[in-house]
Amino acid sequence: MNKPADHPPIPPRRVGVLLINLGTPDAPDPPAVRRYLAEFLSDRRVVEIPRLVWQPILRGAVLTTRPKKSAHAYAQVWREDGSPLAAITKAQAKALEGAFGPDVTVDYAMRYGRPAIGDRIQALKDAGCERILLAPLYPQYSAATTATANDKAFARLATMRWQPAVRTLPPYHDDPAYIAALTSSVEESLAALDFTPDALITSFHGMPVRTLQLGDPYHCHCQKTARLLGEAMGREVTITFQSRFGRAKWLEPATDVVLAALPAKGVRKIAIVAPGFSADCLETLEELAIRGRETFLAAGGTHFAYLPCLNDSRVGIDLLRTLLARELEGWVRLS
Ligand SMILES: C=CC1=C(C)c2cc3[nH]c(cc4nc(cc5[nH]c(cc1n2)c(C)c5CCC(=O)O)C(CCC(=O)O)=C4C)c(C)c3C=C
Ligand SMILES: [Fe+2]
Ligand SMILES: [Fe+2]
Repeated sequence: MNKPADHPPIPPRRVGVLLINLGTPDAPDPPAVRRYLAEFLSDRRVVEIPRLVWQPILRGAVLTTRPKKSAHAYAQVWREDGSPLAAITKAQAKALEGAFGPDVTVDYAMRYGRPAIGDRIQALKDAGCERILLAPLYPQYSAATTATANDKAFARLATMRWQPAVRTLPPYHDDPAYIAALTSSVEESLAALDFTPDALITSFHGMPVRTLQLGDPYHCHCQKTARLLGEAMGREVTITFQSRFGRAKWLEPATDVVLAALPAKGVRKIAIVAPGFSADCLETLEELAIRGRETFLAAGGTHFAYLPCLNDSRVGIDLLRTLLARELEGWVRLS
């Protein structure tokens, strides 16, 4: 019998890592935003209202008014290289290329809009990837983000006779590596300010309260992230939820309501960070850094700082490398 050492080495199997984020319009104009919103808001994981009731509202009131308003907001944060969310996600994938050795390709896709998840899974398969790690970049799990990204990927896999093997990145809301990355990023941003904030606000994207009642862990995940960040920093952090959409009751306290109320309580200097977003986007750069600032200053606040997301910063990329390397165990040999 041959000793194991006599066997030829197992040929490396090509592995793909697909970073996935929410998606964004192709341009900051009303037609592009309308196409994007039509796809996004038709997702039944996002708007959980019966199709027959919701579609007429979406096609009527929502898609006739919101694209213009949202396009105006997008125009304020659009960069030379496109939408911040797309540009930063692309930069994250680029920064991770080669991080797991020569047999691992890192790519990115968007749940809505482009590059489409199905197209990039096909491209990875065509490039010879027999194993794919799907990585929805949401620290806190919700059906409206993590699950729908995975659904979309599995829908494409469902069309394949010869599927690649697939793993998915779990939520990492309480992962010590994530909390440490957030802590160091926030502390570094605070150290660069020319004032000392009276309060540190952590603003998470909101969700309808009903999703919490139905068992979505999102709210609990956000609470835990904020608590762990506060403990790691040894200071109080105030948790708020932003971006309310529609008529249903959303998670509270609402970020805009808190920002408007703080100065009357003597809190005139604040820093705000959005730990639930792995990349800066419309919701952080326009809603928090522009409109949030206006709300706070108009209410009597004197100092406002928006602290950036982890993005493709050194700390942000180190975090992604740590989280992804763990999931690649057994697929690639990482020393
Ligand atoms: C980070 C987690 C997110 C959760 C949870 C989430 C839930 C959620 N969002 C909407 C409606 C909208 N969200 C919009 C933009 C948007 N949302 C997220 C992330 C989460 N959403 C991101 C990263 C972005 C930014 C996209 C970008 O291009 O930069 C928008 C579009 C913008 C607008 O018109 O205001 C809508 C609409 C719902 C209904 C929902 C939960 C059910
Ligand atoms: Fe959203
Ligand atoms: Fe918003």
